[in-house]
Amino acid sequence: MDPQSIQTSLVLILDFGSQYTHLITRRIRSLSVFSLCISGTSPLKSITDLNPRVIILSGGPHSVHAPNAPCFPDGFIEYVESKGVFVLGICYGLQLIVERLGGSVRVGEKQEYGRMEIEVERACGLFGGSKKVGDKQVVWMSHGDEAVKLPDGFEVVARSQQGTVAAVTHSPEGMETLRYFLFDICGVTAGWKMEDVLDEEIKVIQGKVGPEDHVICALSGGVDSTVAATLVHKAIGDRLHCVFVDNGLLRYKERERVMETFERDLHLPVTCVDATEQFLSKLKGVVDPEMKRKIIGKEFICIFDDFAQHLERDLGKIAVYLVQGTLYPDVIESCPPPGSGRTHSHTIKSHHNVGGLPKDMKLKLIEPLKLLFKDECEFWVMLLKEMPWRSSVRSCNIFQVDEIFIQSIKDAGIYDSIWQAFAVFLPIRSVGVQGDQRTHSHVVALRAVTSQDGMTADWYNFEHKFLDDVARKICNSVRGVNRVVQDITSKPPSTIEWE
Ligand SMILES: Nc1ncnc2c1ncn2[C@@H]1O[C@H](COP(=O)(O)OP(=O)(O)OP(=O)(O)O)[C@@H](O)[C@H]1O
Repeated sequence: MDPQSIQTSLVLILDFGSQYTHLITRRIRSLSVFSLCISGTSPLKSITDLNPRVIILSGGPHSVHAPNAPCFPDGFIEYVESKGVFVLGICYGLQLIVERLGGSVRVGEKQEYGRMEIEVERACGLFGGSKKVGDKQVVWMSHGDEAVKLPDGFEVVARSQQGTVAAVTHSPEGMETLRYFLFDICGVTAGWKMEDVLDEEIKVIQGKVGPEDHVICALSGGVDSTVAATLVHKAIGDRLHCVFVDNGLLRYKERERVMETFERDLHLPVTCVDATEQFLSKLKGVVDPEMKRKIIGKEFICIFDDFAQHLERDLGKIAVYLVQGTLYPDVIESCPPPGSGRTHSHTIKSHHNVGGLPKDMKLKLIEPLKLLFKDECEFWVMLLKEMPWRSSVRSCNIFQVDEIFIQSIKDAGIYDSIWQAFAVFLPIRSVGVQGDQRTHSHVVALRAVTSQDGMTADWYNFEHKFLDDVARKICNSVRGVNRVVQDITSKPPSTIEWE
């Protein structure tokens, strides 16, 4: 993937720290247009060397008025003007343009998070002729500042409900907006393919792993680590050793099911390590979710280190690398990893496989999906013919409740319409009445979402009868539960998982 060869259509994203910056990069790639993302404060030369046709200034958690608010480099405006580079500003990016070109931005009276509507004020190319004045468009928002005065020469094309100027503030996750912008306004040409990335990745792995090196794969039974294992196996064959860890936090009968599926369909030897005691004893009494993630990350690595020692001691095989099914959202939401060069984004949660990794890890990481979003990974499932299964509803734990919930989803024939579903144990008790007796039992929450890539998600709107049946089944068959609630928040403002 050589940026120089596709320069004419390169779309460059300047990252100011938004959790969605890489989603935009991803969306553009899915339009068969090559896009790259670099830090918003990169020197001008890094931008001009790439000679982009389009530059998108991302959103970010800062306010343009904050001390040390990140900004594009000096000479940026002159460069884009002189070269005729098309520029789109999103949220912070838009506010930066407004502020730097003589308009004004202030803290909005109300903040806007999640699904909102904007109203078109001027039909323009961004709507591709599909919208007229007064029409509405659903957008995803996550911001607090608003542009109150535009610089000379700028016009408002749409406004959000709170009155925020939404020239291009509305999130361009909407494929249509991006498509119109890139193809109709900027005249970009398509021609880049995901298939090429898969072949390149196999070559990268072959070049990285020495001829005598062995590799351990952390295989969870989920789609991502299975794709990663399959890919690495294609690259290095039987020098790959897969390990599935029972950490005591799995779903009801998950260990048996996962091992059976691996054996039946994956055709790769998988070792199951029972580490229930090790994990549960370390997690006992820990409440803070960040702390839990770090403990889980550390314990996983201890187990893989032990397994590496076993390979060396008992089989004379030296394991140098650890494969994980890390996806880009895990990276984006974790602490910016060392060496990533990302400095502006805030930690949403430290995923155990990224921000939760111990600093003194001996095994080096191979993460073939690290720059991919969920739907890109699923696209690879179709390309990797030996992959046994397509995407499935994934989950957390709390065993029996979770089992009833997921089985009910399957029975209702809606399993494939849901992106992720699980039950959440809430650490509170509430009063109830069961069999004429007062109870003081636990509350469980049901979470089910639809999503394309995990970066934004909407809650799944079950039929009332379904919810009624599931709640009844759970309370009747799971001891200690007397209340069932459903999580009906989108992402943002919440996340998909609870911790
Ligand atoms: N029980 C496990 N045994 C071995 N490795 C695991 C296990 N759970 C997680 N991992 C490793 O950590 C990575 C991230 O874990 P996460 O909890 O996000 O997995 P998941 O979403 O359930 O599964 P996947 O990432 O495989 O789709 C996995 O891709 C895998 O490499």
